[in-house]
Amino acid sequence: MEQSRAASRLRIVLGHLGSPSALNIVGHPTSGTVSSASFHPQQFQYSLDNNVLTLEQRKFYEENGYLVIKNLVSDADIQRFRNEFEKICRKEVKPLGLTVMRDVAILKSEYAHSEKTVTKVQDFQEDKELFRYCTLPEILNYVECFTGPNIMAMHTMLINKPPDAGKKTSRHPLHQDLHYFPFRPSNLIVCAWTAMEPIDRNNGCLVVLPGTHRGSLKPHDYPKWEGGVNKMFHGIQDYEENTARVHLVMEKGDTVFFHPLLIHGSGRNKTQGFRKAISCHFASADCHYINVKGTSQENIEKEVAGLANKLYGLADSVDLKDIWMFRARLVKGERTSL
Ligand SMILES: CCCC(=O)SCCNC(=O)CCNC(=O)[C@H](O)C(C)(C)COP(=O)(O)OP(=O)(O)OC[C@H]1O[C@@H](n2cnc3c(N)ncnc32)[C@H](O)[C@@H]1OP(=O)(O)O
Ligand SMILES: Nc1ncnc2c1ncn2[C@@H]1O[C@H](COP(=O)(O)OP(=O)(O)OP(=O)(O)O)[C@@H](O)[C@H]1O
Ligand SMILES: O=C(O)CCC(=O)C(=O)O
Ligand SMILES: [Fe+2]
Ligand SMILES: [Mg+2]
Repeated sequence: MEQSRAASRLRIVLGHLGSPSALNIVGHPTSGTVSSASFHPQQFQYSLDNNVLTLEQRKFYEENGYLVIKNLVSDADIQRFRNEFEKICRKEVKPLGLTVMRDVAILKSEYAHSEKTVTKVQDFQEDKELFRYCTLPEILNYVECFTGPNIMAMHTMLINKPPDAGKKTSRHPLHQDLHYFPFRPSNLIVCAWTAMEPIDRNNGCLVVLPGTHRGSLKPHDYPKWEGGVNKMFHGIQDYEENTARVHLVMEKGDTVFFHPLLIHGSGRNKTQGFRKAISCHFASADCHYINVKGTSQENIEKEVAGLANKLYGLADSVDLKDIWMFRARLVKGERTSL
C-alpha cells in the first residue's frame, strides 16, 4: 500500500517534469526538493543560464522585464563620456555616422552650438571614447545573461534631456524599443542604460510599465501633444491608463538592463540642468533580420528611409538591413548572423 502510493507520487512528479509550468512547483526554493542555488529551472525564457545573476535577480527580470544594477559604471568612466560629449557639442570632434538631435522646442533658438542645444546623439560607434561604454566588461558581463556569448552593439545613444521649455517636449512618450528594430528574436536583445548623474522624477527619470515585456509589440505613432513632439519619438497610442507606472530613481553609475518589449518612457525635465544618460542596445549576433513590410513597424521604416533619402540621397535602393549591418559592431564573441 505504502509502496504503491510512493510509486504513484513519483509518477506524478515525473509526469510534471515534462511540463514547464509544473517545474515551478518541483523546483521552487521552498519545496526543499532541489537546492535553489544550483537549480535554474527551465521556465526561464527571458534570460539565459549564467553565473552572474542571482536567482532572485533572474526571477525579477523574467517577471518585470528590467533589472537595475547599482553603481555599475565608475565615476571616472562617466567623466570621460561627459568630456567627449562636450567636445562633440562644441564640434571639436565629428565622429563619422553620428546623428545629432536638437529638441523640437529649441530648434529655431539662437543658442550657439553647445551642450545646451543637443538633446541626444545617436550612433556613436565610430567615437572611440563614447563607444568604450559598449565594451565595458562590467556591462557586457550582464548583457551576456540575455544575449549569450556573441554580442553585437546595435544602437547607441547619449541622451541629454534639456530643461523643459514649457511645452513638455522634453518628455519621451511611452514606447517599446523593438518598434525601431528589424531583428529578432526579441528575447536576445537587451538595452543597457546608465545614469550619468542622479536622476529622479524632477529631471525626468525613466518610467517603466513592469511586466509589459511579456506582451506583444504594439502599434506606435506620434502622440498628439499640443506643444510638439520630437522627430521619431513614436509612442503607444492605446496603452491601459491604469497600468502601474514605476519611476526608476537612479544614482550616477546605476545601470538598468531592460527587454526591448518593455513599455517605457521618460518624464519632463523640470530642473535647469541637462539630464544625462548613456545607453546601448545589444543583440545576440545569432539574431536575424526581418522584413517589416506589412507590420506595425512599416511606418518607422518609411520615416527612416525618407530621412536617409533626404540626408544622403539614398533612395529606395538601400535596404534598411544594410544600414543596420553597417553600424552594428561586434563587442564579444563571433559575428555570426547580424
Ligand atoms: C530605441 C531607439 C529609440 C529611438 O531611437 S527614439 C528617437 C529616434 N530619433 C532619431 O532617430 C533621431 C532622428 N533625428 C535625426 O535624424 C536628426 O536629428 C534630424 C531630425 C534629421 C535633424 O537633423 P539635422 O542634421 O539637425 O537637420 P536639420 O536641422 O536640417 O533638420 C532637418 C529637418 O528636421 C526638422 N527637425 C530637426 N530636428 C527636429 C526635431 N527634434 N523634431 C522635429 N523636427 C526636427 C527640422 O526642422 C528640419 O525640417 P525642415 O526640413 O526644415 O522641414
Ligand atoms: N496619462 C498619460 N497618457 C499618456 N502618456 C503618459 C501619461 N502619463 C505619463 N505619460 C508618459 O509617460 C512619461 C513619463 O510620465 P511622468 O508622469 O513620469 O512624467 P511627467 O508627466 O512629465 O512628469 P510628472 O508627472 O512627474 O510631473 C511621459 O513622458 C509621458 O509620455
Ligand atoms: O533617456 C530617456 O529619456 C529614454 C530614451 C528612450 O527610451 C529611447 O530613446 O528609446
Ligand atoms: Fe526607449
Ligand atoms: Mg505625469
